[in-house]
Amino acid sequence: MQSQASAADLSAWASVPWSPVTDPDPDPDAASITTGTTTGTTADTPIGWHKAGVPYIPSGKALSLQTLDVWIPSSGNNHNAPDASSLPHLPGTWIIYIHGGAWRDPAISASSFTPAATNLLLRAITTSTTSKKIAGLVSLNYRLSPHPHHPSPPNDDPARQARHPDHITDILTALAYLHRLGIITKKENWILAGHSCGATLAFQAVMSPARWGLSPDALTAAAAAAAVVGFNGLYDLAGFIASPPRGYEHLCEAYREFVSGAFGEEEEGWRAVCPATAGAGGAVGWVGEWVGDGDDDDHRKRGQVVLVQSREDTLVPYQQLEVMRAVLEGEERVAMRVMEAGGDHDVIWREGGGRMAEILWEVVEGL
Ligand SMILES: N[C@@H](CC(=O)c1ccccc1NC=O)C(=O)O
Repeated sequence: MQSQASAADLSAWASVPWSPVTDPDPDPDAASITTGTTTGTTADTPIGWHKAGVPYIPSGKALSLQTLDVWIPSSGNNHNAPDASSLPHLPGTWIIYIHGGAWRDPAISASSFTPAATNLLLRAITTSTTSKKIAGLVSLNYRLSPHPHHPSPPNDDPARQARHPDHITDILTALAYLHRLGIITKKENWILAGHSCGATLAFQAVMSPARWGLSPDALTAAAAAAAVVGFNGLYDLAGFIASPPRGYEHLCEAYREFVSGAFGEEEEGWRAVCPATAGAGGAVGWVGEWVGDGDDDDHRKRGQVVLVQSREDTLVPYQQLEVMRAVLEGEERVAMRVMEAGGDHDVIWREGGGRMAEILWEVVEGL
């Protein structure tokens, strides 16, 4: 399946060893893990394996942020790390995650998925074999735009000079790399999730790359995730900046600053890139780019969208979800669900990642 991977792809993969992941909150009574029937984990038994910072542009050409993190559940009672060159082989669904941070925050990275990933690994190894399986998890770094208030690490880092479409280019480049490695193989075996601007990027990643002037075969078969899950996502930036909802007016200038930093000053450009406004005249042209235009009512041919937004989010108003929901409602090729979450903007990934993991688990089970 990884026949398309080049020697350089495989050597980039093997350049990072697998390190053990253990349960941060082990069960004191548990003796050992037997996959499929486990009731608890011990402190020293790996629940999975993690590669941190795999360069997804091989041959030493990746910038510091052109890397990804991978986690795989441990199989059986094996305490030995897989060889660095060994590729994931478990069947099941891959969850690919895109972090937020307004396209520019150097303090938020792929590793922000660690709490949710750890929670998902635990679920994967302690749940009965009859349920749908998680094959593994990936969290993507991508180049950022400069941040005027975060000079450290240095703003002159070449990985922090990105301008649209660089962020999307990196996401698509990473997905193509995972495709060549045989990790994401077909629509049914992966879902794409993102938080905040990562949710914007997740939807942009299923649209035609031609929208951003990128070559359409940059992605090919990897283009179609079975589901896109947006957590506290940004879907209509122009709408927010033109008329922020009550209670969020004070954020207008901050939004204008990071939106201009990522996409330039033109409001028209902001509309063209946002998933709630990227269709002409309200029609969502990109749904066809994602799932195809056939009027086939086969459920599996529809794209699944899950929108999650906390009403207690002080940075992103619930209205962003409502605008996106209104645009996708009545779109027959999309099966949409809205799910609840609480807490402020970053709580969903920061505090244990429990709710994020629960939602992603449920989405995978429902595929
Ligand atoms: N910490 C961010 C702010 C941020 O992430 C943000 C602010 C308002 C609305 C959405 C945000 N993040 C989305 O990815 C920054 O440094 O700009």
